[in-house]
Amino acid sequence: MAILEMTGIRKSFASGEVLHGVDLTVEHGEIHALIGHNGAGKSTLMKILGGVHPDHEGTIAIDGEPVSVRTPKEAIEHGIAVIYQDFSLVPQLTVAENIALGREPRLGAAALVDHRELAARSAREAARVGIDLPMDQPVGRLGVAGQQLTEIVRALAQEPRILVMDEPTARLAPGERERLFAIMRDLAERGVGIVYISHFLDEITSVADRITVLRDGDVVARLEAGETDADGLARLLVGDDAADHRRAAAATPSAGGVMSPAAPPAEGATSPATPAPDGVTSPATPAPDGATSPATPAAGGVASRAGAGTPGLEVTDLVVAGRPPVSLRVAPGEIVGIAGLVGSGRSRLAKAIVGAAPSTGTVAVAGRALRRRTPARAARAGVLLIPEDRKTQGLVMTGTVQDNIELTALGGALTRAGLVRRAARRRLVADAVKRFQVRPADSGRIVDTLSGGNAQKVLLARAASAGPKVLLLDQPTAGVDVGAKAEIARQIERLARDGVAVVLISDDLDELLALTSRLLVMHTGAVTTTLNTADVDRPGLLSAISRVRKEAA
Ligand SMILES: Nc1ncnc2c1ncn2[C@@H]1O[C@H](COP(=O)(O)OP(=O)(O)OP(=O)(O)O)[C@@H](O)[C@H]1O
Repeated sequence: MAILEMTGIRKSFASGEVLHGVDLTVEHGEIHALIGHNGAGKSTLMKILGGVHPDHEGTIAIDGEPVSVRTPKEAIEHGIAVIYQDFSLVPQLTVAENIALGREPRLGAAALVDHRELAARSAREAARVGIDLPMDQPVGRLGVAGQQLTEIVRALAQEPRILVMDEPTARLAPGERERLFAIMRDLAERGVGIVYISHFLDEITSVADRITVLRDGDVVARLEAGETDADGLARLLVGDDAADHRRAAAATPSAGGVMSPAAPPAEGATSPATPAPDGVTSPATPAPDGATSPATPAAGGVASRAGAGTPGLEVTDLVVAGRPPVSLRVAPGEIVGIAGLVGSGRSRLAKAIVGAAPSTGTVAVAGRALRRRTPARAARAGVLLIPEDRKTQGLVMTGTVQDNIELTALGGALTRAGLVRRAARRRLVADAVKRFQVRPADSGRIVDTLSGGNAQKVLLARAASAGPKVLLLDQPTAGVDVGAKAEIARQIERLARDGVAVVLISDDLDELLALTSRLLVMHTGAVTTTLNTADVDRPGLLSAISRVRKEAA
């Protein structure tokens, strides 16, 4: 008998019906992937299971028994734990207290809640599943990945029978993802039914037992994981187009030639790279391994060309949080990637460049130094950061799509007197919505009612429309579906072709290899390796990232 049966689920918002009678069955001990494009209805279906949307039609049965799940409390009582895409943590409370929050109702019988005991139990819980977290730190001080891991431990601490994970890996680095899969397999072996939502189709085919595919609120396929591969899934998701994009992206040589006329392929791109003893290939570029080594352009190929003119972005001796100084030059039209583990300081470096985190050192844009750096001044100088955490740092969630895009995009839509041209403004927003495939393509939609992936696209559309000189992108495709991901990659290339200097922080190694000309690898706030992308492959990059981990151990 199935552990979970959702039958005939329908749900409407003011804008109309978004689930049109969905059935979902999960067996005991099964990892069941739920996939679909951005806005297909995955999160809404899981919020119904978590008791967040009581006003739905259809039934939910656990072990064959119909149950009422009309509040989050009822969901917990039935043994359902949901890890939502957008976190539900209390930033001021410590990691341990946040983990304990989920368990407090169970301890209600005790007259007093012993917080020290709760904290100790949280630490034991995290240790049991092998997740390392700073238990005493306020959760608000953790990066997005740390918060994601806290959510995961909190859900596991409830010892659920049914565990839902809505894009748990979108914000995790490769090592953490593997750890999470091991936890999921272990739980499944113990009979827990797991619903797993992800846009990483390769992950789905390796980790899931069965797959349900949603498209625009309808189930369009149910299959065993072995029945198809990632390309087959992409076709099911959004039709053949997306699969074609994906194949095109995969076929793109990672030789730096994809990016821009300003930085054509490295001369050495086709010559066989000599693998260094640890698997990192860097013949043309002896990777400066000292923690303090500046990440200036490496010799040869793309890098030397990039080093020729005035750099779009020049960061000199930037010291962030007492770590070794970082220096970096990015030419107009160049895309430089930053790889590293969670907590390696990538996001902080990007924030420091625009003045959103304290630092010393200098930042120059197109040859002009940015004085007294603040995000607003940086934006005026043409440096935009798209942060990792779209909800708290990027978007005005209560504003419309149009409001958000206009926040920085108005430059091109002003009359000489500085007045906003109505028609130009509408065109600019409509164009951005179309280019980035925001669904629904309605610029009057309040951003808070968009699905997560679509909110991410609004953020990118906004930055692209602002005509930046330098764009710092922190995990730009996290949570974005496969079709839109390929489109975003194309837009990044297009921006580079238009002369924007781009810094791309990503956990997606394929994305880094396909789009960048150079790669910096960071560890605990320092740049430890610089590579010409042309000289490195996926295993090589992975090893460069994990090598620093071993060195640190
Ligand atoms: N609170 C809300 N008010 C109005 N519409 C909503 C609300 N929440 C979701 N929707 C709409 O419901 C549809 C399904 O959204 P949902 O978040 O379930 O998609 P999803 O498949 O999880 O997408 P993603 O992969 O981007 O997270 C979308 O059209 C979305 O705009």
